[in-house]
Amino acid sequence: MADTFSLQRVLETFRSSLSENKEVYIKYYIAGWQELVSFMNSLGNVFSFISKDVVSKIQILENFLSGENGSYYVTIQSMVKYELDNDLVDLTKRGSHPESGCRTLLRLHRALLWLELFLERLRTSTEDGKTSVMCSDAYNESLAQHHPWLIRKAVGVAFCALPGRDTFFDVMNAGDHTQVVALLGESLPLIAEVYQITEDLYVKNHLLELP
Ligand SMILES: CCCCCCCC/C=C\CCCCCCCC(=O)N[C@@H](COP(=O)(O)O)[C@H](O)/C=C/CCCCCCCCCCCCC
Repeated sequence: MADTFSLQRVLETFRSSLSENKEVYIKYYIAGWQELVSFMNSLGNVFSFISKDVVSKIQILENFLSGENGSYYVTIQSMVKYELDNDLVDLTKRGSHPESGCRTLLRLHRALLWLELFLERLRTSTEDGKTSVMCSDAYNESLAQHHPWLIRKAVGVAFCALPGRDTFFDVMNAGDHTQVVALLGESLPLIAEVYQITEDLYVKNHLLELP
């Protein structure tokens, strides 16, 4: 992972995550998240409790991918099949598989919806748009329903520390604001497609409420 965040690289990793037959490569999916974590880290320590959680989930998936059963973790589709066929998922309450690939990826999948909603707001925002409002509206429509009160409060405090829209656009390293908006327009359908493919797979296998 390079030091400086670039929106272009996020776009490329999510593009690479889609196979020809529309499976999702875990390697690139988590690479996309790594890029996003580097962006969040550049915003300051107030976000470190969030980035630590994402990093630990990335690590769990990386460990599966590089482990002895790594070939089953190449795509989200193969992971779901392998873990379900081998009873490796706690389906109703946490038990002997508290950190399965399926439940770990589900947490990132829910966060991907937040990202999609937030970036769409950012893309269509006007100069006076407030990133804290965009972020928290997107959060309330997605992740918030899966988080307890304490986390929601801590997240609310972190949102207040978000930089303004101009700084956000600059940190994306994608040229002037018109170019950033254009690149967001290119990235969003890809992120939405990865999200929808995963969502359909999880619906089909009744995995959306994994503990
Ligand atoms: C294109 C660039 C512009 C946008 C860049 C955004 C960069 C964002 C990077 C990461 C986003 C956060 C992803 C959060 C994943 C949360 C996963 C989760 O729900 N974890 C909870 C449940 O896990 P388990 O306990 O069941 O294992 C966990 O309890 C949560 C802990 C921390 C709170 C997570 C809050 C997420 C808020 C999302 C907004 C982030 C704002 C970042 C602003 C740039």
